[in-house]
Amino acid sequence: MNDLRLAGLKTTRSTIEVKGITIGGKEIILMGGPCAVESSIQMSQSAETVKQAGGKILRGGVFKPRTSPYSFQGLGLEGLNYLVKAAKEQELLCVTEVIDAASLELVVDEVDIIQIGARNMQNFELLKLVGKSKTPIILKRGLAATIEEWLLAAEYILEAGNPQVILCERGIRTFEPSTRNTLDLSAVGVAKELSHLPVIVDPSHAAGRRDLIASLSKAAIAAGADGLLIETHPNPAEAVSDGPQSLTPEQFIQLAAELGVVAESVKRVFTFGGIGDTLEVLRTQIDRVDQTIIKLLADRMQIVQKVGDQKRLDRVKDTNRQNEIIQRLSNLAAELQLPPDLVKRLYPMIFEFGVQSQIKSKLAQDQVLESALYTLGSK
Ligand SMILES: O=C(O)C(=O)C[C@]1(C(=O)O)C=C[C@@H](O)C=C1
Repeated sequence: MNDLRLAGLKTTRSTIEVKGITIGGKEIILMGGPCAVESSIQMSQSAETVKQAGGKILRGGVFKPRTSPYSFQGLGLEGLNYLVKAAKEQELLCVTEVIDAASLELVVDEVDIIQIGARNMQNFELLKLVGKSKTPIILKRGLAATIEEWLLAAEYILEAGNPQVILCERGIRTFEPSTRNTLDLSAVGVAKELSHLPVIVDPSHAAGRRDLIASLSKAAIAAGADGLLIETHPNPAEAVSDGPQSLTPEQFIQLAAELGVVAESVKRVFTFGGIGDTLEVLRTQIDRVDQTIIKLLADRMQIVQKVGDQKRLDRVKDTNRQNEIIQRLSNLAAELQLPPDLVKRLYPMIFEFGVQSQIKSKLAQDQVLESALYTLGSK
């Protein structure tokens, strides 16, 4: 792909910095909100949900390119005001889609990120126009666009002078009718192999049904996505568009509560819970940390068992090694503002269980050996 002069892979990956938020860094950025802005109260409630979940960016369409001319076309400027106001109330950033020069002019100074929708991915004049703005652009992959076409569309924006492009995989049209589109998760990896631009995933438009959103979101993070764009509505049953694929506020918050562990598993970070450090939110965070502690202790114990296999039964306990570990970890604890005494009291217990399990396993091995010898002797 010789023509990816600006979008092609560079030695370093690009990050997009918007008002203190980094897209494409270690942190997974959650964006959420309704498909279409419908009212002030709907947007305030959506913003509250996004914030409670730990989301950073509020979405909401005010100019809607709809498949049917008879479908709701968006509230325009009135909707834009609701979106901007709701985002401000919760200290979120906001993103909306533009469809032409007129809508771009209306939103460009109001929102933090501009979206180019799937249907406009190859609207080259529009790409050149947003390329002249200084606002970051989310560029959705076209319904039937190859990854190369998608990256070349990004190239148009970059070439016009705007370096801040975020690619968004949102499902492509296949022969499969069970979902609205087919989420192409391999596109995340391929796009990242070919380009330095951040890649986010919109599972809502891909699936078209809310029951798949949680698993697809987690899979997207595992596949390397830098962020998620997920639809949520205060009352999906009454949404004017995309109700079936919108999560309820509770589902959105629940999903966000589960994203941290997935992010951690691929060496990324997602922090659940923005405001309202309620007892419930804080306890969910503690539960997650505790789960990690126990899993790590189980990993440690397995290694200790292997070490035990290499030692003689009378050499299992190694006080020098224990003291060395305690000293090193006490220093680390002090650096991390944890009382070193915690290490000094906790670790002897951890060692004790390790030593016991090593002894147990050695005795069990001896017994197996003894009975094998006995059987041999009795033959
Ligand atoms: O390093 C070893 O020799 C181990 O068996 C591991 C370990 C530990 O838990 O870290 C366990 C028992 C020893 O007393 C010292 C350390």
